[in-house]
Amino acid sequence: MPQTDDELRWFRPGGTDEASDAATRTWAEAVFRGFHDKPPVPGQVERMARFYREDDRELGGVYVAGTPEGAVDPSIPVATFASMTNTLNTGATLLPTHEITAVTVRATHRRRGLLRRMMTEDLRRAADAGLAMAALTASEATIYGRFGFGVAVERESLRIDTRRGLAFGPATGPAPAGRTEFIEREGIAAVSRRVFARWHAITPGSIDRQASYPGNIDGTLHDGGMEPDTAVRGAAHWGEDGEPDGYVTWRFAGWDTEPTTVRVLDLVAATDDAYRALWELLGSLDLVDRVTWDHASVDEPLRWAIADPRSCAVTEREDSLWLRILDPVAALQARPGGAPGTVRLALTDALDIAAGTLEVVSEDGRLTARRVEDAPADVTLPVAALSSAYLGGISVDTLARAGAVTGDPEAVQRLAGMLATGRVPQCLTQF
Ligand SMILES: CC(=O)SCCNC(=O)CCNC(=O)[C@H](O)C(C)(C)COP(=O)(O)OP(=O)(O)OC[C@H]1O[C@@H](n2cnc3c(N)ncnc32)[C@H](O)[C@@H]1OP(=O)(O)O
Repeated sequence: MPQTDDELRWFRPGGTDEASDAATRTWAEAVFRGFHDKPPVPGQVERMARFYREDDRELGGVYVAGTPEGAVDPSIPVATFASMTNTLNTGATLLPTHEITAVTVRATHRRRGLLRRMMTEDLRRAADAGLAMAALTASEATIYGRFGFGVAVERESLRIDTRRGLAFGPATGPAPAGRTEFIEREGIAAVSRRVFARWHAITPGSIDRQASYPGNIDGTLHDGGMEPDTAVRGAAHWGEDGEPDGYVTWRFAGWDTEPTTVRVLDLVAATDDAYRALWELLGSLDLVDRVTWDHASVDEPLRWAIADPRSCAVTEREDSLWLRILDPVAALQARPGGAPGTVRLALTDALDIAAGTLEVVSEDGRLTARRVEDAPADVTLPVAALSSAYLGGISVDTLARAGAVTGDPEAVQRLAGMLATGRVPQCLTQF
């Protein structure tokens, strides 16, 4: 267990664009160590802190006293945590969501409850502030279930054989409207902000992007140093109205890689024409035999568009977005309803933030929920299971077959229908 003189402090990133304050600098130093990065170079912490101020992040650090002389400076925290608020597209609205990131615990202080202490305090504070949902993207899938998080969006890695180009099948109709052009690396950020905003507004499961994001996908923040990766290339698609509606950025893997490979860094298409046009471009890159992409939807339209679906192989399937319901009434009412029906849910929560019995009604495409006291429930599920089912990407029926949801089988089926949605959720944001 933590020593009694371990102190958990919450603060905002301070300083100016030119010079960060000591607390932000030592906190950043700890995060760089936690993720095995090189120490920050001059200017790097200031740039990071500028983005963090734009995100309005709150930082948390655990500080220990009484370290022996010669050990790491005690002003560098042994554990870190950060949070910010961005919107989640629920399929019905853009729901302000508490995002958790930058979780590290120094190896000498692991498994003493520091993560549990930071997480418990942070989730409680977010719930008290009125946020209905928390979210994260995880380094390991075994850490966060115990805190009530469930996988709500998955992603796939694709390996596409483009040796003979990428022929589109007869079912895909006329050539996509609009035009596709290469863009300069320096122009990617502006296009990506505009296109991502359009895509985010129409895509269930999408989380809005933090301020640094364009720099992650245009090579500016490559490897964390101050020098950009100028090998990053990009192209955009403009619709017939002259507005950009899609873009892709990529990096050539080098002539030593066989077969010759292009790795897609980011691909966002707000229209179906942009989507097909960008894949046509990727399939037509000369001297490239393979295209890979790690952030495809588990329901990617590409394999239904191309003449040879076997040329598009899934090489990995992994969790993408984890959700954690904080306020079940507000969260459920912020998402669409599926099939009509009424179910009483007993929601369990080891952290006692969201627990209780709820009556949920689906009617006319909307969900309403209210707390009911001392009423028998039809279905019992932990908050992690309801969080997994929240966006409609994972079915309550599947969770019941896995043993994560229990209750009257007919009510489980009804609830599965009430929470089913039309579109498989996708998240193109890592944070
Ligand atoms: C959202 C993000 O930022 S993702 C990035 C997460 N960070 C990293 O992966 C960096 C490297 N890892 C670390 O810094 C640490 O090992 C952490 C943050 C994962 C865990 O921190 P700790 O302080 O050791 O965790 P803590 O002692 O509070 O453990 C809490 C519980 O989680 C469990 N746990 C912690 N880490 C893991 C793990 N990697 N796998 C499985 N269980 C874990 C503990 O056993 C404990 O379980 P219990 O309460 O049921 O007994």
